Amino acid sequence: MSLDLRTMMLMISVLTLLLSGLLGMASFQAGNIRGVRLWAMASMCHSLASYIIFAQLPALTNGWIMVWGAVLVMTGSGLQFAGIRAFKEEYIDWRIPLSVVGLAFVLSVWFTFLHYDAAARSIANTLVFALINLICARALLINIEPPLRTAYWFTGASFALLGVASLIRLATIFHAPPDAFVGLYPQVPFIPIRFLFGSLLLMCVPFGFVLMLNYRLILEMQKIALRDGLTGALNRRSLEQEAIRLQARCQRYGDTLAIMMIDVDHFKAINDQCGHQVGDKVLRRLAEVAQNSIRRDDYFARYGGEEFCILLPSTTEEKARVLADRLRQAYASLTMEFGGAVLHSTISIGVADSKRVGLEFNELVSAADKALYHAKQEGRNRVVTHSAIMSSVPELVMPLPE
Ligand SMILES: Nc1nc2c(ncn2[C@@H]2O[C@H](COP(=O)(O)OP(=O)(O)OP(=O)(O)O)[C@@H](O)[C@H]2O)c(=O)[nH]1
Repeated sequence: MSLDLRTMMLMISVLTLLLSGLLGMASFQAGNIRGVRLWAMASMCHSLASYIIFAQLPALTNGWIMVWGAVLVMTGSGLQFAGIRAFKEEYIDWRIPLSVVGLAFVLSVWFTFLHYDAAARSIANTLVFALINLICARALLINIEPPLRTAYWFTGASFALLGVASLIRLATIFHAPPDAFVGLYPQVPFIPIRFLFGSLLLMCVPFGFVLMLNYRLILEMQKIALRDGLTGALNRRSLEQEAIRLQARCQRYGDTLAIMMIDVDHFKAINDQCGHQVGDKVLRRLAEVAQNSIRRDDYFARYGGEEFCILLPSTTEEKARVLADRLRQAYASLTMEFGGAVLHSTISIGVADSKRVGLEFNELVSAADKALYHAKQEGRNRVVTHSAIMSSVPELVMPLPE
C-alpha cells in the first residue's frame, strides 16, 4: 500500500471542512446546548491549516505560511477547549487558548525569522500542540456526566492519544540528525502509517463532539418525556413506571415503601389573587424545597395540578412522617417575594407505607390521599399519617344491597 502525504493532507482538509459544516448546521438545532459553534469554528481552522500545509508541501519557501499554519492549528485546538468548557457549562478560561495561540505565533516567528532554527520551531510547536490536546483530554475526562460517559471517554481518549502521538513525534524530531533540517521544513523521514494514525485521531475528535451532542440531545428529549416542564419533577407517567420497579425491588428484599402526597393549601386563592404566573412560581419553589429535602434514591413527582408525590424506598411511615414534617416546616418558613408583594404559603401532607396497605401503587396513593384529605379537614399546614386516621376514625361500612 502506498500512502501519499499530499493526498492524505487534502482528504483531512476536506473531511474537517465537512465536519465543520455539519457541526455548524447542528448548532442551529442545538437549542440551549452551548459550545457546538466553537467546535464548528475549530474544525474550520484545522481544515484551513491542513489545506495550507497541503498547498505548500512541494516547495515551502514562504516562512509566513509556516507561521499562519501553526497559528491556525492552535486556534482550532484552543476553540475545541473553549467548546468543551461551554458544552459542560463550565467557566471558559480564555487565557488558555490565547496563550497557546500567542506561544505558537511568537515561537514560529522567532525560529523562522529572528533566530532561524527549523528543528527548534518544530519541537516548540509540537510541544504546544501536545499540551493543548492533553488539556482538552483533562477537561473532558474530569467531572463526567454519567449519561454521556461513553461519548466523553471516546473524545477524551482521542485527545489524550493525540497528545501522546505528538510527544512521540517530538522525540523523533529531537533525535533526528542535524542535517535533517534543510530549508523551512524538517526533512525527518515521513512515516505514512504514523501519519495516517495521527490523521485518524485528528478526525476522531470532531466525531466525538458529534457523539457528545447526539447523547446530550437524546438526554434532553428523555427529560422532556419523563419530567414535568414547569417544576422539573418526574411526571405522573414516569412515577408510575418507577413505582412498578420499586414494587418488584421491595418485594424481593422485603423492604418497606413509604409515600407522601403533598398539596399546596388554598392554592386556588393564590392563583386568583396573585395570578397564575405567581402560582407557577410557588409550585417551582415547592419543588425546589422538596428536591433538597429528599435522598438521591427517593422519587419526587408532580402527581397533577398542585399535588406532588414522593416515593421513599426503605422507609417506614414513621420515618416518612418526620421527613414530611421537616419539609412542611421548611416550606412554611419561606418568604416568597413576587413583584414587591410578600407571600407565605403552606402545604398539607398525607403519609402512608406498604407495611399497612401493601405495595400496590394505587393502594398507596389512595391511602396517602385519605390522610391528606384529613390534613385538609383538620385545618391544613400539617402532616397526617394513614395509620393515625385508621386508628381514630372507624371505617365507614356501606350496607350491601339486599
Ligand atoms: N398556576 C397554576 N395553577 C394550577 C396548576 N395546576 C392546577 N392549578 C390550579 O390549582 C388550583 C387547585 O385548587 P383547589 O383544588 O380548589 O385547591 P386549593 O385552592 O389549593 O384548596 P385546598 O387544597 O383545599 O387547600 C386550581 O385553581 C387549578 O387551576 C398549574 O400548573 N399552575
